[in-house]
Amino acid sequence: MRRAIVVVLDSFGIGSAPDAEKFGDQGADTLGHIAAACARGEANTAERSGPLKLPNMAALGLFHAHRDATGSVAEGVNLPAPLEGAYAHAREISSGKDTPSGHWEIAGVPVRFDWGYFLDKTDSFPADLLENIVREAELPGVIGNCHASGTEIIARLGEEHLQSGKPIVYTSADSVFQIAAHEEHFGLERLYALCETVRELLAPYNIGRVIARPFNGDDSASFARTGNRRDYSVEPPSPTVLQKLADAGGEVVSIGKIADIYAHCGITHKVKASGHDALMDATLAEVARTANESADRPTMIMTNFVDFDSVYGHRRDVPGYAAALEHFDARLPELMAALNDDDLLLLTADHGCDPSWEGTEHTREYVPVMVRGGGFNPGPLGERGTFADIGQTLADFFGVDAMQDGNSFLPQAA
Ligand SMILES: O=P(O)(O)O[C@H]1O[C@H](CO)[C@@H](O)[C@H]1O
Ligand SMILES: [Mn+2]
Ligand SMILES: [Mn+2]
Repeated sequence: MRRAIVVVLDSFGIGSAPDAEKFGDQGADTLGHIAAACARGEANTAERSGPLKLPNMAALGLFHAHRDATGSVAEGVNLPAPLEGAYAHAREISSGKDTPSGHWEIAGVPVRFDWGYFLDKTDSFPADLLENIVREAELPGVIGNCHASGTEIIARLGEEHLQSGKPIVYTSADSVFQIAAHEEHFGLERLYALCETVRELLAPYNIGRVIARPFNGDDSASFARTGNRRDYSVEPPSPTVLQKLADAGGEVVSIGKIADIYAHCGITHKVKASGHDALMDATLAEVARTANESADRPTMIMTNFVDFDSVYGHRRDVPGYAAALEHFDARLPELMAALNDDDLLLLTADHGCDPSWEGTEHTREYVPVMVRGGGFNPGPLGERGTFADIGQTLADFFGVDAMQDGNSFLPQAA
């Protein structure tokens, strides 16, 4: 059985992309700026201190890939030798720097069309759209209607939401319509139903995602988002490598928000988990389960580690991001130990979100590609011109029809 484990470290960029200027992101470097802050003693907390310690990803070529993407070795880092993984830096050709674009391109389907965006910072949504939502969902109204950071807006408007019963609607530089509502007062199922209604009403606007952002707590000091976030994505424009593998009878396992991001297309088994430890535990459990139950089926397990992005990147929390990386890295040996030599382990990211950058948005960056097992020898795989090289490599590995985009970097003899 051929088996690939694809791990997406959400927002783990390794240096600004050649087209970063277009996004106002020239100079952004998620990994480099975290490493620099750590090396300078600016990311010391009760949880962590000193230079950034990622020995396991370093051995897979993380810092080599970062050096190749930026032209210099990250501050406070010694490049390890010998390496245990094959590595590359990959650039994105999709028009946006959002999560679905990044993931779909990883799966071999770049997004060449332009998403719709709500560009106005205030009064962001068209009045007739909001009127239709209020009428269809029988709401007392909506509040927010602006660009916002999701934690800031529940602190600012959460109490008004509780008093009025009006959900909070907001957007960002991404193609999103986000809805925050209190899990108990408004109701979680009611929030999900509202998101489905909005998804339908957004059909003319070409918006990538509606996102349910449930929170709990009693007042603005205690409001906190829960793990019950749900994304309602449109479907990828053509079959991804996940769909090709599922159509060929393979097992495609989604862990975390993967299924939501691919609009549930090409997924044969879904596991929900919230928080990085739970996501790693679920990944280990699926590695064990598929070794037994799916031993005769080609299998792909794909996990998204979202907290890098939503808890640390967007919140511009450098020490928090550093600690989360170190924690992930410390658990990586558990995953590697659970795999056979034939299993292909691939680590990558979907975009950047430099926690030292201005604003709260994603950053247009190269992402790392780190590969171990599956016939790969340690060493460089060179610059990859599109994330779709990953999808093409997976298609090659599984022997399904080639993708339209991307060049496989699977070793010839593998
Ligand atoms: O500020 P929060 O609610 O975390 O929102 C962020 O998460 C969204 C989806 O990734 C992005 O569009 C960004 O705005
Ligand atoms: Mn993302
Ligand atoms: Mn994000």
